[in-house]
Amino acid sequence: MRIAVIGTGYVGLVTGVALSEIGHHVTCIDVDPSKVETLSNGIPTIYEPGLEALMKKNTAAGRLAFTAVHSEGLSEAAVVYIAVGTPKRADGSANLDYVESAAKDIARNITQNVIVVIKSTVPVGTNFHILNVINTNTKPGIQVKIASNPEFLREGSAVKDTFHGDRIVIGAEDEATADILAEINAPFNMPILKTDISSAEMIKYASNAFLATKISFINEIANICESLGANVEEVAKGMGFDHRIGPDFLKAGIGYGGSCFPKDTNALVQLAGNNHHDFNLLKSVIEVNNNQQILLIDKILSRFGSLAGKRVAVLGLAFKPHTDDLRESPALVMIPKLAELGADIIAYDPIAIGNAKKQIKEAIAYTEDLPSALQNADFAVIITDWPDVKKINLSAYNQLMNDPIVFDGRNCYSLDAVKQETIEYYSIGRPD
Ligand SMILES: NC(=O)C1=CN([C@@H]2O[C@H](COP(=O)(O)OP(=O)(O)OC[C@H]3O[C@@H](n4cnc5c(N)ncnc54)[C@H](O)[C@@H]3O)[C@@H](O)[C@H]2O)C=CC1
Ligand SMILES: O=C(O)[C@H]1O[C@H](OP(=O)(O)OP(=O)(O)OC[C@H]2O[C@@H](n3ccc(=O)[nH]c3=O)[C@H](O)[C@@H]2O)[C@H](O)[C@@H](O)[C@@H]1O
Repeated sequence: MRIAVIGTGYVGLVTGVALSEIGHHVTCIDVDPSKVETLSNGIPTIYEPGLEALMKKNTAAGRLAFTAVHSEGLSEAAVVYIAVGTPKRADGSANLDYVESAAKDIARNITQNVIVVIKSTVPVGTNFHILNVINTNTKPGIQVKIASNPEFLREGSAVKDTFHGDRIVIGAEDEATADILAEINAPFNMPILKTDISSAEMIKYASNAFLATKISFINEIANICESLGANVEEVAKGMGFDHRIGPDFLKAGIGYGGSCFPKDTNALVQLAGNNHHDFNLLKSVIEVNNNQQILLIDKILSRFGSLAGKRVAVLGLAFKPHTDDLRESPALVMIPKLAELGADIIAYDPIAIGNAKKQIKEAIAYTEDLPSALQNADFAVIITDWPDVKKINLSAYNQLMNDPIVFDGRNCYSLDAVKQETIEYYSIGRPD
C-alpha cells in the first residue's frame, strides 16, 4: 500500500518507519524543511531506541522517503495519516489548528480518492469536522473517507510499543474502510478493535485519563503512607497482585509529565464540560498531579530553611527516561522554583540537555556527566529515573557531594541499600 504520513514528530515518524518496515511504501511529510533534510540524511530528529536502524534500513530499501512538499508526498497515496500535534490551549482544550491545516494541505493537493486516518489525539467529533474541512476544500469528484486510529505508544519505547502493543483501534464509518486499515495493520499481529469513529476517539482520551488516574491515586496513597509510616512500594505491590487492579502504573513519584497525560486530561475535562458534565474525578487527578510536581520543594525547604547559595544537583530533565522530551516535565516546575529560592543549579541529563536549553530560561549549568553534577553539591534532587542514576554506586553521593543529602522523586533506591550508606535520603511515600 502507498501511504503518506503528515507530521514527523514522535508519532508520525515512528508510524511511518514502522509501516515501511512491514512492507508499505511510505512518504513522511513535514512542514519543517530542516527536519526533512535531517531525516533524509538518515538521522532521526527525535531520540527513540531502535528507530535509527529501522529508518536507515527502510530508506535504503526504497520503502521510506521524506519530503516537505505536500503535493509530492501525497501524489500516489491511497491512505494518508495525520499525525500532527494537538497541544493544549490556554483554556485546557485541544488546539486543532495543526490538524485543520494538515486537512487543508490534503484537500488542496490530492488528485485521487483517499482514506484519511487521524492518528493525532483529537476530541470526539473531530474526525467528522476534519472530513468536512477536506470536502469543502478539495476538488469536486474526489472521494475522501475518514478513519480514527488513535496511537498508544509511549515515548522512550515507541518502536517496541508499535510492534508489540496491546491493541490497534480502528474507528470507521463503513466496513470497507475499516477492512482496508485492518489489512494495512495485519502484519503487526495485534488484536484489532473495529468500532465507530466517536468511540475510537473516546478510547484514546479515556485510556490516558485512566492511566493518569492510577498515577495520581498511588501518589495520594504515597502521601498518606508518609504521614502514617507505611511504605507505598509495599502497598502498590500488595495491590498489584489483584489482577483486577494489576501492578502497572502504580509507581509513586514526582507526578506524571509528558506531552500527553497533562494535555489529554485537561482536554477531556474541557470536552466533558462542553457537554454539561462536570468531570470532578479527573479534575482532582490533575490537581493531585500539580501538587505532586512541587512536593519535594516543601521537603527541601523544611530540611534547609533557606536555599540561598546552596549548590543543587538536579538529576534528570526529561519527563521520563529514554527520551529527550521535556514537555510538561516536573523539571520545568522544579528548576524555576529552586532558582527562585536562590539555589545554584547544575542539571544532569544524558540526552535531553539540547531540548532543555530551549525551554529553561533560568541561568543554570548543565552536564552529561553524572559524577560532575554531584561534585561539591549540597544536595541532589532526582527527577528522572535514568538507568545510570538508578545504578549509581550509592557511595558516590558520599564521596562527591559536600553533604550526601538526596531527595529522590522517583524512588530509585531500595531503603535497604540506602541504609548501608551514610546518606540522608528522602523519597516518596516511604519512611525517610
Ligand atoms: N508523543 C507521544 O508519545 C504521543 C502522541 N500522541 C498524539 O499524537 C499527536 C502528535 O504528537 P507528537 O508526535 O508528539 O507531535 P510533535 O509535535 O512531536 O510532531 C508534530 C509534527 O507535525 C509537523 N506538522 C505540523 N503541521 C503540519 C502540516 N500541516 N504538514 C506537515 N507537518 C506538519 C510539525 O512540524 C512536527 O514535526 C498528538 O495529537 C499527540 O497527542 C499520541 C500517542 C503518543
Ligand atoms: O498519548 C500519549 O502520548 C501516550 O501517553 C503515555 O505515554 P508517555 O507519556 O510517553 O509515557 P508514560 O510511560 O505513560 O509516562 C508518563 C508519565 O507518567 C509517569 N509515571 C508513569 C507510570 C507510573 O507508574 N508512575 C509515573 O509517575 C512517568 O514518569 C511519566 O512522567 C501513555 O502511556 C501512552 O499509552 C500514550 O500513547
